[in-house]
Amino acid sequence: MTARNISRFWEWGRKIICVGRNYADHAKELKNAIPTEPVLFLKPPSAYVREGSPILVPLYSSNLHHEVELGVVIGKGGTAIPQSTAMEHVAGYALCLDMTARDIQDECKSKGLPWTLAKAFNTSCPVSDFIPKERIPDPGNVKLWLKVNDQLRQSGCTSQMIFSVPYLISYISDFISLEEGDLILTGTPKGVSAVQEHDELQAGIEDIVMINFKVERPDH
Ligand SMILES: O=C([O-])CC(=O)C(=O)O
Ligand SMILES: [Mg+2]
Repeated sequence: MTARNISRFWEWGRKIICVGRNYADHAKELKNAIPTEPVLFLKPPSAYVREGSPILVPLYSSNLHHEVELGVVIGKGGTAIPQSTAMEHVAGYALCLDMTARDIQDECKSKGLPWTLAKAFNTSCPVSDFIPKERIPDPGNVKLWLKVNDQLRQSGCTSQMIFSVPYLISYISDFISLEEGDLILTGTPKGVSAVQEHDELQAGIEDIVMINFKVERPDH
């Protein structure tokens, strides 16, 4: 068997596990309670989109939001991973957007229904190139930013996370075994807002990585 190249993790078809409400300022802006345990949801691998392809607004949504997030790429799988060894399971990072059909999510929330159509549609997970672990020595202290048409909308630091990267790896792996190539989206800081067709999104982790995506309407 040939060795797989972790730098193309998005091609492996592994799961994407997302953490919600992990920044108090974002939980507050959407009038949600500060969680006492991580809030988890999933995106399928078909949510991935890479630079060069557009983010597609779902036809059923009129309020598509951006959420810039630090992604953690798993290098070594495991179940019930202790917090003390959690970082040994990390291969690296990626800058990710958790694209969210906010109007659909609001409807799901009010009806007590799952967020699948709000969060897991095609192109709902734009990702950057893989960032090797060594380039981010402390994932609990890096700055994330996002601009729409050159205007700064989100600017936050992972030091504001309620639950740290090692805590999340340990917590998630108690319920869902982690596999090599899985991606964890660690939540978004405040500043989420709507994007429209033809908007240009630019986001980065300090000067470590930058991504550019265009928003389009699908023609079907
Ligand atoms: O939709 C939400 O507000 C939850 C979420 O994904 C986040 O906080 O990153
Ligand atoms: Mg999110």
